[in-house]
Amino acid sequence: MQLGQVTHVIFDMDGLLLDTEGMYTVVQQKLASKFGKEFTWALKSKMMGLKAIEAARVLVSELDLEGQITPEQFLSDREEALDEMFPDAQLLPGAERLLRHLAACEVPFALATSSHLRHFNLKTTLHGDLFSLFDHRVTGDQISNGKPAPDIFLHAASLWQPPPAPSSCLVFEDAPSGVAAAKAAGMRCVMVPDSRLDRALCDGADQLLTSLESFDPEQWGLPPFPDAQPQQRPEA
Ligand SMILES: O=P(O)(O)OC[C@@H](O)CO
Ligand SMILES: [Mg+2]
Repeated sequence: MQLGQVTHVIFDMDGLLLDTEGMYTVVQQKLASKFGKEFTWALKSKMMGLKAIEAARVLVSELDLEGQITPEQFLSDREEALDEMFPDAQLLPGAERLLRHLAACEVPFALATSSHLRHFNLKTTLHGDLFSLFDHRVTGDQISNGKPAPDIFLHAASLWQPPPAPSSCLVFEDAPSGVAAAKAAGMRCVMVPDSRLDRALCDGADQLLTSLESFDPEQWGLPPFPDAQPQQRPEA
């Protein structure tokens, strides 16, 4: 089934290409429990994809921690543990195959992550070669309004010459805030959420996949994987 015709692709990073969301969860669970609070998936869903300070504000407010810790202190308290974990970040299934395929077919693709540059560098420690394939990499510190604002995706698209129309861009995202940002930018969006994310938060995207491994580029007018079976014609 044809879903669209795109020419440019923009990837989110955390939870989409790299298995780093679990690292945030472990560290935040620990910090929340110090205050006798529980770090739930409902709270995580509201924080995922946001710039660090925005996510910290959500946590402090949702856990009623005002007066006990500031968002800035929360970020500083979690930093050492994250810095230790990020350099071990692994790729999620299907990420490398898709990125290398797009590169081989000369499909333009860029990165748009809410992570700031220092975290981006730590998280990609083991994957420098793969992440050098992107035409450009936009990190959260380069834009003022984070997801769910459309700015990061619009900025990523504006760096191509000539810039593609938003409707020709396909965004891959794992977070509800990221899907909202892509749609606000007027782009098409494939969501690949964690299986624990509430399905009610997954209905904004144009396509919902359980893994990048099940992405079929042909459905979006992109070159097929070399080992793809020819698309079946509907029976007459
Ligand atoms: O935009 P991404 O790459 O998901 O980064 C968000 C992450 O820093 C926290 O969820
Ligand atoms: Mg993400």
